[in-house]
Amino acid sequence: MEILTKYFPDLTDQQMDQFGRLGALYEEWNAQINVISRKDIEQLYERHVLHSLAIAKVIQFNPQTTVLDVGTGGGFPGIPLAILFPETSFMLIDSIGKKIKVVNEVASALGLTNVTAEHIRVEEVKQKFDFVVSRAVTAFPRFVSMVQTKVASQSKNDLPNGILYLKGGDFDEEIEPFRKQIEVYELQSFFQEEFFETKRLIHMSIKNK
Ligand SMILES: C[S@@+](CC[C@H](N)C(=O)[O-])C[C@H]1O[C@@H](n2cnc3c(N)ncnc32)[C@H](O)[C@@H]1O
Repeated sequence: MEILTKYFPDLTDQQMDQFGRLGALYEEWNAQINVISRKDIEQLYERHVLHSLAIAKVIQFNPQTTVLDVGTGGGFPGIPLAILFPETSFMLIDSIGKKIKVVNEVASALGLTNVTAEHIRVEEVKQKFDFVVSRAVTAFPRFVSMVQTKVASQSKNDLPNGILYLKGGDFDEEIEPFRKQIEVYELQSFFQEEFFETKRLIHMSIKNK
């Protein structure tokens, strides 16, 4: 937990309580339905929770903003963001039903009223959202083609509506065709831990009619 308060010192008591309970909840659910690797569960707060919250270092979602988390797995980045932004609505989806079961159990145990989770492929989603967030689902060009029609036109935030994609490794070639439409943030400029040295966040603005 100290790793969170180090970078997010203004958490409310409710947020402290909710973040504090995440560790035990994921241990409990991961023992039944494996959604996080053993190695990673030991470093849940750094590698999953703080990594998800990198998005909050580039945008503070305004109330009533709508966010779709595509391929959320066990709930990342959606669950930590929903705790941090209780007035923003999050829809978390995954094509694997057992992962959505874990997300629903965790969200309900935490009393998160701003989260809905659905077992659905993104290609089948009909609604539009201000932002589509995601981590580690597929190559960036494929991701863009999967989600670009899901972005709503009217912007309610300082950053234009679009995609916020968390990605690690070398993906310079993948993003080359999008250079003019994207901003790439190095997570090591927000967080000092070694884990973040190779991690980046891509914001791509999308203007749908
Ligand atoms: C590597 S996991 C990442 C999970 C989570 N975002 C995280 O970072 O911990 C990728 C997830 O994307 C889901 N996924 C892949 N293609 C999808 C699609 N078309 N629609 C919805 N979910 C999808 C998979 O089922 C899987 O749970």
